[in-house]
This record gives sequence, C-alpha cells and structure tokens, in this order.
Amino acid sequence: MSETSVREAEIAVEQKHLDVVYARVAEIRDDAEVMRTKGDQLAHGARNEAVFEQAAMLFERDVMVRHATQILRTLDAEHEGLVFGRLDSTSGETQYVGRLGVRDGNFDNLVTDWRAPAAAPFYQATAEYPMDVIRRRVIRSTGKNVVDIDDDLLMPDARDETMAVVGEGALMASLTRARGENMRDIIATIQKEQDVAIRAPWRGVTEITGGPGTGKTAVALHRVAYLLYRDRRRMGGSGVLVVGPSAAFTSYISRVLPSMGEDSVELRSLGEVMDGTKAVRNDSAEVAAVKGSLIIRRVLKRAIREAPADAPDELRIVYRGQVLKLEARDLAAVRKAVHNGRRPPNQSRVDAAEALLEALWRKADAFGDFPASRAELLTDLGERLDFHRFVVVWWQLLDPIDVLAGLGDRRRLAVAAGKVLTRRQVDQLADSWADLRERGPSVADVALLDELRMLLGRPPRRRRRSADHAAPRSDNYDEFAHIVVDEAQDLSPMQWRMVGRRGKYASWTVVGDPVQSSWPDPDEARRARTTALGGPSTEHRRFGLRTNYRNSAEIFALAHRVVADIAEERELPLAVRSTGQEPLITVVEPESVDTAVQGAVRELLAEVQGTVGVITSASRVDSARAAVAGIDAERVKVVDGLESKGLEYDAVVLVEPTELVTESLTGPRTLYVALTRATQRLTVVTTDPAWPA
Ligand SMILES: Nc1ncnc2c1ncn2[C@@H]1O[C@H](COP(=O)(O)OP(=O)(O)OP(=O)(O)O)[C@@H](O)[C@H]1O
Repeated sequence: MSETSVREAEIAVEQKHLDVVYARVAEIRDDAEVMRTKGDQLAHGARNEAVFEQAAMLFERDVMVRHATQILRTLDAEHEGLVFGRLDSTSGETQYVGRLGVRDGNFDNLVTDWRAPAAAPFYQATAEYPMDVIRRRVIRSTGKNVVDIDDDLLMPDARDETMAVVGEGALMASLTRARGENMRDIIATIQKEQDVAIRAPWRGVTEITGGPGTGKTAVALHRVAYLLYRDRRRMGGSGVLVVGPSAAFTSYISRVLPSMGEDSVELRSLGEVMDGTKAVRNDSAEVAAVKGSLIIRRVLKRAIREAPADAPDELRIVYRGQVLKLEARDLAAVRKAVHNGRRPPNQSRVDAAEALLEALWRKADAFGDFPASRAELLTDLGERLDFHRFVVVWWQLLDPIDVLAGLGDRRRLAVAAGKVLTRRQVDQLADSWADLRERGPSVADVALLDELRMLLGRPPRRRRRSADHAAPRSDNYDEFAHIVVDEAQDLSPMQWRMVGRRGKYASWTVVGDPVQSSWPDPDEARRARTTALGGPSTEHRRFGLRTNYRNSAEIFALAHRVVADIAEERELPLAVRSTGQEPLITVVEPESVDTAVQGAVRELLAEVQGTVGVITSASRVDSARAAVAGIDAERVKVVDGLESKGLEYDAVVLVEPTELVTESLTGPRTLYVALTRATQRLTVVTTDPAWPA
C-alpha cells in the first residue's frame, strides 16, 4: 500500500472508534437530559407535598439537576477533540486517551481521561523509556471526524508487521498551525518535561521556570485542570485562583480552562485581584516602582493616622451649664492614642468615642468643682446626639479609595511621606492620585488599596447576616486552596503581599522567567515572595522548561542577541523550529514610521493566516493604533511592551525597539519580551540604522 492509503486506512480505523465513543456520549447525554427533566418534575410535584417531604425532595431534585447539568456542560465543553490519543502496549492492549473518561454500558473503558494515572505514559513514554508503549498515536479531529493521525514508534522491535506507523511529529504540525485570538490547549502534545510539572504533587510550592515560549502558561493551566481532577475535594471547594499580568492576558487564556472542563477557577489580572476592582491603566515605570516597593507601606500606615481632610478640629459641648472644649491639639492626642490601640481604625470608632469622653472628663475635672461625677458625664454625654454626630465625622469609617484619593493632595502626601519619599516622588505620586476617583485606580494602585483595606480593617457590619451570606467570596482573603501566579517575575513586593493574603493556607504554582522581569528590585521582590508563599520552610519543588515552542529559531536568535549580556546561557531556551524566514529589519526616517508600520502590517497579513501584533513603547501606542486603524481589526492588535507579556501572535511588527529599552527600568528585558511574541514572522521598524548593534 502507498503511504497515503495506509494513512487513510488507519484514519478509518480511528474513525470507527470515534463513532462508538460519540454514540456512547450521545447516550450519556440523553440520560442526563432525562435526569434533569425528572429533577424538574420532582420539584414541580414537591409543591403539593407535606413540608417534611418537600424538603427531602427539594434536596434530591437539586442534586439531580445539578449533577445532570454538570454532565451536560462537561460533555458540551469537551465535545470537540474528545479523543486525541491512542497507546498500543506490549500487553496487546489498546487504550484511547481523551479530554474525559468515557465508559460503555458495561463499564468498559472507551476513553481514559488524560489526567488519570493510566494516561501518564501517553505523555511520559520515550524511545529511551518506552513504559511498554510500542506506538503512541495522536489523533486530530474536527467535530466528530478524524482528520489526521501522527505516530511515534517507541519500541520498533516489539512492533508486529500489522501495526502501521504514519506521520512524523504531531508537535511540529501543531506548532506551525496559525494562532487565533485565544490560547489553545496543548493537551494532545504535552511534552515529557512539561508533563512532570503538570503532575507534580499539589502540596507546598511548585515553581516552574523557563524562557519565552517554553509553555509555562500552558503548563500552569493544565496543571490546574489536573489538580482539580485529582484533588477535586481539596481544590474544588475553596477554588483555585490564577493570577496573570494583564487583562489582555487573562482574556487570552480564559478559553483554555473551561474547555478543559474546569469552572471552579478564578482568573484574575493583577488589576482585578481585589474584589470589585478592575484596573487596566498602568503608571509610568518610575511611578509603578515606588508604588510597588515596600516603602509605600510606611506612607500608607502614616496616612491612615492623619485626620481626614474634612474632620472638625474642635469639639465644643455644653454640659450642665459649662462649656467643655477639646482643641486641635487635644483632638490630635486622642486620635494618636486610639491609633495606638489594638484595633484597626474602622473598628475603633467606639474606642474613639470613649477616648473623647475621657478627654472631656479630664477638662471637666480640671475645673475643680465640676457639677457632675465622671460616671455621670460619661453616661450623659455618651448618649447625646450632638456628641454622636461629632464622632461620626471626626472618626470616619474609611474606604481604601478615600485614603488614596486623599493622598492626591500634595501637602497631605508630604506629611504622610515624612522622609520616606523624595520630593520628586511625592510630586509624581500626588499627581498620579490627584483625580483618582474620576480615573479609577491604576494596576499598581490595586495592591495599595488592598493593603489599605487590611490596615483599615473591616467596618462593622450593618446588614443582616443572611444578606452577607449571599456575597460571593468577598473579603475572604485566605480562602483559596491553590494559587497560580503566572509571569511571577514581575510582581512587585506590594503585589506579592496582596496575592499572599489570598493564600494563607493555599498551595502554589509559581511560573516565571527571571530574564523577562520588568521589576527593578529583584531582591526585595524575592523576600516578599518568600513570605507570601508561606516562608522559607515551605516545601518547594522546581521544574525548568528548556524548549521554546513558540518562536522560530530565526526569530529567537535575534531576541537572544538582545539579552546576551544580561542573561546566562542556561536561562535562555532552545528554539527548535526553523522556518527559513529571517526577521526583517526596516530602517526608516522618523516621519515615515507610521507608513512603514502600515505597510509591514499589510504585508504580514497576507503572509500569515492568523494574528498580527504591533508592539510599541507605551508612548507610541496611540499613534500606532491610528496608523493601523481600518486594517482588519479582527487580526491586528496593538499593544505596548508590558502589555505584550504572555501573549503571542503569528506575526509581529515591532516599532522603535530602542524606545522599549529607554522606557523600561530594566534595560532590554521588556524588549526581549516583545521580540519573543511571534511564532512565524517578525518585522522590526526602526529609525536607528545600527540597530540591533
Ligand atoms: N507541548 C506543546 N505542544 C504544542 N504547543 C505547545 C506546547 N508547549 C507549548 N506550546 C505552545 O507554545 C506557545 C508558548 O506557550 P506559553 O505561552 O505557555 O509559553 P510561556 O512559557 O508562558 O511563554 P512566555 O514566558 O513567553 O509568556 C503556545 O502557543 C503554546 O500553545
């Protein structure tokens, strides 16, 4: 037989199995539908039953409906590409691997879930350690149809002549396929070094490092799916938090998890970690560096001790014919004493009221023959409405945003900063907070708001308890069972504190690449990170990924040059896929940059099938957007260097690379990120004829 007819014959074999699987899935679906309908009917009937029975039936109905809905949802999410692998072992057994486990009516295995231990050889077997696997087959399908297969022969000697072997390299085939707007899952082609990290135990801290494109993000997400499958009880209840660098990034990866059947996962960018906030705006690198560093904490701590701008600075009260007065100085002393107490400010209002009353009594006592005893004065004044009104405005319950917006007043900030910040820093920060309420917080501000929330303490509850129950996860800082931090090299110390607060009892997966770091003080960040992850004694395992699956070898060679001086060779990955297409460097006059970008985008759109990213310095994003406005908005995206973190495109137009370097506080690291976003083609538009010298 010719190679094509062998392939076709083998595809037909797999199609047969897929048909059986999908027929079975249809049966399971039908059963689930029946169960759901029955559950609904139960509910309907229950209305007429006695209360006692009703409760039991409602429960049963809920379980049934929930269970059925869950099954239906999972089946729908995993329908596409349900079966993607097959193993033929020395025992003569054939095993199919897929997104879900499927059994036939007799409970025999039709498909093994990829996360089950039995599926591990699909990812871990190599020619050197074949784990009894003779042939590993990757099955590619669309809808219910097998479109291609790819085999790896791991034990050539054990193969009998009836066993066909077709194709070469499912991985390479997958890597050259065009990219869409969202990240794809890599379930069918996970490599061994990746699989070990995915299947590492849940406990303690699992650290995954690797250069650009080594699959860190993909691995982290598949690890989440794995943990939820293996430790559903532990992980499912309190959930998993995945923290990524930007909103663009979380939207890019958002499709991967649900398609793997997982929905007890919270996906948040650094600007959304605190409930109810959604910051996307970035400060300049210089401002962000101050806001991210621990010195800012000292400023915040001092700021909340200051009287609010609109607090009265005198208390006058007439009692039993006498005027009692606390002046600014007295009030400041009382405020200070209350702040030195044990409770955070938002829980100290009662303490503040008591301290004011004591201070009033001291004034009264000084009169010599005051017409009331201490006890009388405390009780009487404590019940007076004018006194209460004073307390409410003098000791306000503060919202984090109030405090931060207050620091938009340069004078207030200078007082809170003392000697901690330089004048320039005070000016810059005050500027950045001047219209905080209108503009909303920046990404870096969110960590400060979260810190303030903790420093201020939770205000006493007003609502009834039952209402609080309905609130989803709010204020539950320590609740998550597992936290994944992606692009971890970029978290500032303040951000580590914010994320750490959510994982007091969590286990962690921390993913990053030190060479791509945009954070200027790595030592401080390292310490904050160690604390966030539970201290130096936490169980810690490390995995390094070495192969760059994203960039062509030609593109990565250019990126490599840019960081050659600042990175060690062992920190840089190996790009294995060659396209024969060298990156194009276009040198133009400053006034022609936009035209050149336009031209390059059009050219690349014609040459690649998927997406084209335009990456510029932050200051140039707007003009680049204008330049490409009107050209295929579906496929063309414009981002700045920082925003490009974690993303990928089939082709990239990189604009004025030297600007990315000058804008960053870490030299060429952000440029390195930008240079490693393209899978197929890269065009650099520069005004510097010597670049990249
Ligand atoms: N085993 C694999 N099979 C197929 N594709 C893979 C595999 N591993 C990684 N990839 C692909 O390589 C690309 C890079 O993966 P990913 O974004 O996870 O890398 P990363 O290490 O997080 O990169 P960076 O640090 O640059 O953000 C993605 O398109 C991903 O789908």
